[in-house]
Amino acid sequence: MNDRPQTPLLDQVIWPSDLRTLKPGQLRQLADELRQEVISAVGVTGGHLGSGLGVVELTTAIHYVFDTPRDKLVWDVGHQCYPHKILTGRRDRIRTLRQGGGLSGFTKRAESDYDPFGAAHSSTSISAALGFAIANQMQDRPGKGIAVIGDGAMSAGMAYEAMNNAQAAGNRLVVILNDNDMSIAPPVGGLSAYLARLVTSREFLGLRDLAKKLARKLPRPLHNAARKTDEFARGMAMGGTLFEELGFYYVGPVDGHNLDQLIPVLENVRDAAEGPCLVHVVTKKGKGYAPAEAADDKYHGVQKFDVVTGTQAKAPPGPPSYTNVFAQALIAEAQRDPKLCAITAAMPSGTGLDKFALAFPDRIFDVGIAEQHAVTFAAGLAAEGMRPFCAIYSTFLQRAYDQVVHDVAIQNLPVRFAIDRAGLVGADGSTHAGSFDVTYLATLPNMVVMAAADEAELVHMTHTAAMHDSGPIALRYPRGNGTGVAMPETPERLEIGKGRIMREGRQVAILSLGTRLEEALKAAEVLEAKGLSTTVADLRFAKPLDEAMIRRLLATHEVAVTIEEGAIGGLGAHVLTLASDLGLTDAGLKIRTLRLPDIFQDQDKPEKQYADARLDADAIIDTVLTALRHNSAGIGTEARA
Ligand SMILES: Cc1ncc(C[n+]2csc(CCOP(=O)(O)OP(=O)(O)O)c2C)c(N)n1
Ligand SMILES: CC(=O)[C@@H](O)[C@H](O)COP(=O)(O)O
Ligand SMILES: [Mg+2]
Repeated sequence: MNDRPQTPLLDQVIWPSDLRTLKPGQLRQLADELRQEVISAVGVTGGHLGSGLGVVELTTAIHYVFDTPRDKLVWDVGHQCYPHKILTGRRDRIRTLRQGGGLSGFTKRAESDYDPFGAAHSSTSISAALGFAIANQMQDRPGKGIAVIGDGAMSAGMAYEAMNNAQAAGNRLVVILNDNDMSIAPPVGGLSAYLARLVTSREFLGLRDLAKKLARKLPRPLHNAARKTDEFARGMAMGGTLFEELGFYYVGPVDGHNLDQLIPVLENVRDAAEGPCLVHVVTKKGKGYAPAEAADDKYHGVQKFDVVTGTQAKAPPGPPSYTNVFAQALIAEAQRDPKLCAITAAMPSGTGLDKFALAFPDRIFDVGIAEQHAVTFAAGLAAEGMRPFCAIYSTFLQRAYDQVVHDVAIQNLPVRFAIDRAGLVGADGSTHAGSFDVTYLATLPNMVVMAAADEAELVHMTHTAAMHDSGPIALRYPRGNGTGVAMPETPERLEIGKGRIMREGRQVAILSLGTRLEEALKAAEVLEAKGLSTTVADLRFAKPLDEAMIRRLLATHEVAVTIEEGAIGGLGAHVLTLASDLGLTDAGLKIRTLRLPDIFQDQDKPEKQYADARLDADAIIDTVLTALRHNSAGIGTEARA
């Protein structure tokens, strides 16, 4: 059991207004206590730790200097917001982070006025802060927009789209670039190298430099060619050019753990007459907690842990995770096929591609947080005869939808989409739930969409995708561990659009897609015990559907229930459409579709989330019995009684 830290000063700070009554000399102690409180809380809950530890001083300084919540503070991704939550009236609930009914692990508008904008997907903060700034300007109200964005998030195009458009905000927009030289993995690419050069090419901005810099009074008009040339030359030597060329006044680099520097820098930026400003703050991910600082991933995301040793709770032994099964299957495919390559958008460990990278360092591409680019890059590779696997979480692929449609599907290019975290994901909540991929992919011409029911199926589907050269294909699988089925010695190439019958009955047909199959089989046992002869089919493909099998099952069973880990518009909608196209619904066929409810479900344990969503065996049984009770034959009524 972790002891709670002694925090006498932090105990006096419930809101930022309390913080602002402190003397600058007290802020160091406050930050130290805040850091201990974050460590203690995450020790109990698990969650995102390293990023929050790195912004303890920055969080303290921002709330001390700016007039939050009137000034709108937007944290990019929001995974670093635990210190912010503690300082903004939520300390009493901080040990409920990411638990069912507790605080979200990200910023959330419904939770607090101090969270003006919800986040969890990266690189949205500058656009949102700009929106706040301009809205206040247009309504003649006070209030700045402050975006805090990490160096990893800076790799995404959205950040530049926003900066490109930021001039209109004047001094109402402040961008704080929190540069810890880390994404989840070490950052990649030219931009990251550029930031590193900025940091190493000069000393941290001291107070004298700051005074000099601000005395020059903020950005020159971009049309002043002579100044631009001069600025460019200066920028090459001293840094700042890229941001200044985009119209920002670059201030930095600043030591993000030194409150004596942070506070005056932010005060000056706050009071600057012109803008927008970009403050380049250098921090350490995991700062102040030795086990985090020493870890390769800087404790980006952790299980519950022992605060003294930093040792994280281990998952009980069990079947391998779907992610690992996919990674091993892909490595096996790549051994066979030299044209196979893999792409990740800043998630090498989350997608298992870190293992692929060890085996095939020349055939893996980490493109940074850039899902749109990842998809179109894969399309280019495929067009030139390579066999790319684009491994992206379901929720993050949403960002690249037009690339999937326009660059891949319309051109019928054989890009393989390995869609991890499909279905509900637990503690990350609604922002990370993989609810929509079947809906948004199975609607596209040319696209093949598979969902693995267990880890052996995932091996077959990886092989099937690798062999599928005639167009785009997606395979989806959930977060977490497999079911423990026997693993195949050699993968099988599945026939596209063919499902499998798991058990054959006569009255009830359960048509399952994905890992709800286990619940479908449990439900079938119970129904069978109630005298209802039950078929269970694993459809394997949401597109193309196994029309022959579905037609047969619908025509020969009294009630059919579809079940899937996805939102409306997925398997159920496609089966219903098929049934109506075939005229089967005219004859009074009973079809019920079990799918995710039309709400954004908050974080909880995945089993609880699925039970709440009515996607478990009990819900299947209930659905079948209710459908049969309405049957004029009254079979269900008897069965229930
Ligand atoms: C669109 C999108 N892609 C991927 C992710 C997963 N992700 C969350 S945090 C993170 C790293 C962010 O790095 P950085 O912005 O530097 O913040 P740090 O963790 O270093 O504080 C990634 C890749 C995400 N949240 N959103
Ligand atoms: C903040 C973020 O987007 C990631 O850190 C995410 O929380 C990782 O999720 P997994 O734990 O499922 O990899
Ligand atoms: Mg970073």
